[in-house]
Amino acid sequence: MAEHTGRRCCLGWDFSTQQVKVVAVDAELNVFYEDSVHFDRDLLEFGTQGGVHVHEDGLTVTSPVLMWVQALDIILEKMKASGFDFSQVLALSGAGQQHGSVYWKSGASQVLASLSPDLLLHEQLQACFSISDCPVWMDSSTTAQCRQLEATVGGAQALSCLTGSRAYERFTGNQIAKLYQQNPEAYSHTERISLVSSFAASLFLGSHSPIDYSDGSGMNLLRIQDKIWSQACLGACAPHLEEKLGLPVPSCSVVGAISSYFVQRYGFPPGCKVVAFTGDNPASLAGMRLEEGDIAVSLGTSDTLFLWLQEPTPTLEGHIFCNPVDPQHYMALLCFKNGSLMREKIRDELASSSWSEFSKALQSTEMGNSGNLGFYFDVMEITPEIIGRHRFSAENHEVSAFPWDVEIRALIEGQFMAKKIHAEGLGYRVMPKTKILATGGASHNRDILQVLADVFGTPVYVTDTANSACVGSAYRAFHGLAAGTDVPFSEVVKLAPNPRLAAAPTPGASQVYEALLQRYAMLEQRILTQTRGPPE
Ligand SMILES: Nc1ncnc2c1ncn2[C@@H]1O[C@H](COP(=O)(O)OP(=O)(O)O)[C@@H](O)[C@H]1O
Ligand SMILES: O=C(CO)[C@@H](O)[C@H](O)COP(=O)(O)O
Repeated sequence: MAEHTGRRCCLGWDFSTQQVKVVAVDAELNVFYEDSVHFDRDLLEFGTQGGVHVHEDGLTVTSPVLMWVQALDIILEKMKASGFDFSQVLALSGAGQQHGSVYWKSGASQVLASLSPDLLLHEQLQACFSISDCPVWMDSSTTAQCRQLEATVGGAQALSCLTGSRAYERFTGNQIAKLYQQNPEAYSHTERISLVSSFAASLFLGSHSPIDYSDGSGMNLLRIQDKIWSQACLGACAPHLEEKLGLPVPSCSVVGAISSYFVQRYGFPPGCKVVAFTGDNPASLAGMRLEEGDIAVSLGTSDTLFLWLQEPTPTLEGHIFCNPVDPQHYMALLCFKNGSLMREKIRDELASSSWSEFSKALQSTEMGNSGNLGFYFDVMEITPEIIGRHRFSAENHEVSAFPWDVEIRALIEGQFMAKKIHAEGLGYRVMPKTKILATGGASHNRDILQVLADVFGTPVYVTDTANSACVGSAYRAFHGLAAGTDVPFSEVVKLAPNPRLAAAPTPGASQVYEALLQRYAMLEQRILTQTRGPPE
C-alpha cells in the first residue's frame, strides 16, 4: 500500500507557465505528496517551448488550452496509479499563471456538468473552447488596446488608482479587447471568459468558477478598493463583458463541491470542497506565510518580487493586487519577464547547459564583478521596458562581450540589482529585521541565493518545497474549510514549518553594492533614454 493512504488532506494545484504541479498537505501541514507534468517534456505533441508558443510577430504568446486539460488528466492518472487515496481529500484549491485567459464556447457549461467518468477530460472538452490558443502573461501585443483603455478612464495614473496598475499588455482586459477587435465572431460565441486560475477551478467544479479578487486584480478591470468590475473599463474593452466574466468573489470563498466526475473516476468524497483558485504569485504569498516587512522573491519562469501592503498605493510602475488571504489588505508586485528562461539561455551558451558549471562562475568571481555590469533582456522586459543585452565596463563604457564567468555574474547581479532598485521605487526600504523569502525553480540554487542576499544586504530564507504556489493553495484550501468560522489565515497555518536560512549577506556586501546600485540605476536610465528618448 502506498504510504500516503488514509491521510486526511487538502490538495494544492499550480497551473504555471511550464508545468502543472500538485501537492497534498495533511492536517498537521506536512507535504506528503508532490507531482508535476512538464508541458515541453511530457506533452511533446503540443510543441511548446517553455510552455508557450511565441508567434511570428514576436509579441503574441499563447498556450494551447487542451494542453493544460491533458496535463491535469496525466497527473490525476499518475496519482491514481501511485495509490493516492483521493477519498481523504477534504478540500482543494489552486493557482494559475496570472493574466492568461480561457474562452469557453457556448454550450461548454452543459458539457462540464455532464462529463462521463469513463473518459479523460481532454477527450470530452475538445469542442468547448472558442479559442484553442490562449493569450498568456508573456504576450506583449496589445499596446494599442492599452493606450485606448488608459485614454477612456483619464490616463495611466487614473487607471492605476482604479485597478491597481496602469495598462499592461499582458493584463486580461487588454487581451480581451484585442480578441474582440480581431475575432468578433469567436468573442460572440464565448459564454464565459476565465483566468487560468478560474478555468482550472471550473474543471474541478464541473461548472464555471468565479474569478477571485486577487487574481482578478491582474486584469485592469477590477476596482481594487470596492472589489467590483469597473463599468468604464469593461465598456472600453468589449461589449457584454460583465456577463462573460461573472461576479468576482473573495479569494477564500468555497465556490462549490467537487464535480461527480472526480467522485466517480478517482474516488474523491462528494463533499470535497473547491476553494476559489487564485494567481500563482498570490498563492505563493500564502505558501510562504509572508508577513508585513518581508520581501518575497519568486524565481520561476518569470521573476517576481512582492510585498504585503496595508493600504493600496498605486503608481505607474508595478501592480497592486487585492490580498489573497486578508480581504482588508493588499499586495504589491513587480514582474520581470527575463527570469529563468534568460538564465537558462546564458547557462546553455556559456556553462555547458549545467547549473553546477553556472554556479562555478558565481563562486570564482568577486562580489561587484570588478565593476562590470550587464542588462540581459532577450525579450522586451516589463520592469523596465528595455530589450537587448547591454554590457558596461567599470568606466561605464559599453562593451560587446565579457569573459564567460564575468557574464554569468553580471547577469545574476543585474537581475537582483534591478529588483532592489524597482522595489525601492515602490517605496520599499530594507529594515534591520527584513528577510527575503525565495521560491520558484531557481531558489534551489544556493549560489544564486547568495548573490540575492549580498545585493539586498538581507538574509534569504527558503521553505522546504520551492513549490510555494502549490503549498499556498493547499493552505488556502484549509483556510477555506475554516473560513466559515472567520478564522484568520495566520491561525490556520501557524503549525506550518518555518522557512530556513539559505544565505546570509557576506561581510562588506553593502559597501560593494551601494555604489554599484547607483551606477546600475544610472545606466538603466541611459539605455531607456537611448531607446525611447528623454523622460517627459
Ligand atoms: N538549480 C537551478 N538553478 C537555477 N535555476 C533552476 C535550477 N533548477 C531549476 N531552475 C529553473 O527553474 C525554472 C522553473 O521554475 P518553476 O518555479 O518550476 O517555474 P513555473 O512555476 O513558472 O513553471 C526553470 O525554467 C529553470 O530554469
Ligand atoms: O505575469 C506575471 C505576474 O504579473 C507572472 O508572474 C505570471 O504569473 C507567471 O508566473 P510563473 O509561471 O513565472 O510563476
